[in-house]
Amino acid sequence: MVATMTDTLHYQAGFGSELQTEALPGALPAHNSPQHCPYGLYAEQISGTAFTAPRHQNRRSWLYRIRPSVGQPCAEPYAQPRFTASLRPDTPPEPMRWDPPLIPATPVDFVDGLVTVAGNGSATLQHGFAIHWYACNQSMSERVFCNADAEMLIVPQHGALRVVTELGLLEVAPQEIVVIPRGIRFLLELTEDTARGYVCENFGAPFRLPDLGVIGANGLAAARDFLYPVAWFEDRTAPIQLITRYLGQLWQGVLQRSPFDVVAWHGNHAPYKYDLRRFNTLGSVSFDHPDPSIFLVLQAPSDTPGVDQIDFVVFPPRALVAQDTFRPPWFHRNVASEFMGLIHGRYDAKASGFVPGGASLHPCMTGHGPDAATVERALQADTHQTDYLTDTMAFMFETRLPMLLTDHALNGPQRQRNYLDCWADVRSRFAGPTHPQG
Ligand SMILES: O=C(O)Cc1cc(O)ccc1O
Ligand SMILES: [Fe+2]
Repeated sequence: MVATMTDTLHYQAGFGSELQTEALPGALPAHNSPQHCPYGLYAEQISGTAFTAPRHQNRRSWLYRIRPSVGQPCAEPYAQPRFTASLRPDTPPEPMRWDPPLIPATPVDFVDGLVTVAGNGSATLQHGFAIHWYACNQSMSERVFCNADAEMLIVPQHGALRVVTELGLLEVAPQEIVVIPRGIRFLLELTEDTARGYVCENFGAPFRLPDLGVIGANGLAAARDFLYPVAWFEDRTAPIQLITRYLGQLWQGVLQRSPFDVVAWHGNHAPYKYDLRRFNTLGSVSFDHPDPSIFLVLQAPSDTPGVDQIDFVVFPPRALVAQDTFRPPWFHRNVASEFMGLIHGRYDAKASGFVPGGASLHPCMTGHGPDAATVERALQADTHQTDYLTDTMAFMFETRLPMLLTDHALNGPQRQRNYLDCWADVRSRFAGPTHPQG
C-alpha cells in the first residue's frame, strides 16, 4: 500500500514551525486558496485551534489534495469495547501497578489492540485525557483512523511502527514518540511481527514545548529535534474503512478512495516524532533530588497558568552526582496524579516489579517513592561517587485531574495485586526515644 520499508524517509524539523512541502514540483500554490490550484488539486484547511487563537498558539494547515474530504460516510457504530470512555467513578485511591498487556494470539491491528486504562474529563467537553495501551500483531490494512476528539501521543515500547498520515510518512521505534494532531487521518503499519506501547489522548489544548524560565534559551527538549513528514500521496481507488473516534465512541464508514492523497501542504497542524534520547537532561549538581518538572518534554496547558492538564515527562539515562543526598526519587504525596510507563531497562525508584511495557499509577495524595531494596541501596551509597543511570527510559503522564480507571485496569489480569508489598520492608530506623522527653 505504501512506499517500501527500505525507503529512507525525509523529515522537516522544528517544533510548531510553519512548514511547507510538496511531493510534486510546484504543487504548493503561492497563496492559500487560488481559483485554480496547481495540478487541479483542491485546497482544504484543517485547523487544530480556534481561528482566533493567539498567533503563537494557532495551529492550522492547508492541504492540497486530489479530492477534498467531503461526502464521506461515517455513521455506523464500530464495536471495540476495550477502547472505551467508560471509567469507574469508584476507583480507589491506592497506588497500583500492572504487568504489560499480552500480545494477542489472533490477528489484531492497532485500533483493535487498544485497551483503555485510565482517564478523566470528557471528549464531549474537550477537557481532560485518556490513557490506553496498544498490543497488536497486524498492520492496519485498508483501514484508517481519525480521532476527532483528541490529539494522540503514542509511545512505542516494543516494535517499530510506520505511520502513514495525510501529511506524510513517519517511522518511529521504541524510545521515540509520535504525536498525531486532532483530526489527521492515519494508519499504523508494523515493521516487526508485533508491537506494543502506550497512548495518551489529549482532549484539551495541544501539547507544546514548555517555557524554560531561568533554565534559559536552551535545554530539555530542543525544538529542532521534533521531526515532521514531507508530503507523500497515493492516487488510489479502493474501499477503505474509515474509523472515527467522536464523543468517545467509534464510528465507521467506507471511503471509495485513499485519503492519503495530499500532494502538498503547508502549516503547523501536523504529526511529529521525537527521539527521547535527544532530551537534554538537567539535574542537581549540588545536593537534593530535583522536582520532576525538570524532566518535562511536552505540556498540555490548562486554563490555569502554571497548572497543566497533562505533562509528558521522561526519565532518561543520566549521571547522579548530588552529594549528601538520598538520590532516588524522594517519598512524596503529590497533588497531581502520576501514570508511569517503562519503555526500556529499569527505573531508578524500583528495583523490581516495574517492567518494560508495564505501568503504575500513583493517584493524587497517595504516598509513594522508592521500593525497599532501592531505599537500602540509596542509604548505603557513597554520594562522593557518581552514579551512572544507564539502560533506562521511563516516562510519566502527569495530570492535575485524578485518574479514573477502567474495569479492565481495576480487575483485569495485568493488575499486580501485591504492589504495596514493595514498601513492606521500608522499616523504622528511628533512633530516638520511644516517647517524647521532658
Ligand atoms: O513517582 C515517581 O517515581 C516519579 C517521580 C520522579 C522523580 O524523580 C521525582 C518525583 C516523582 O514523582
Ligand atoms: Fe511520584
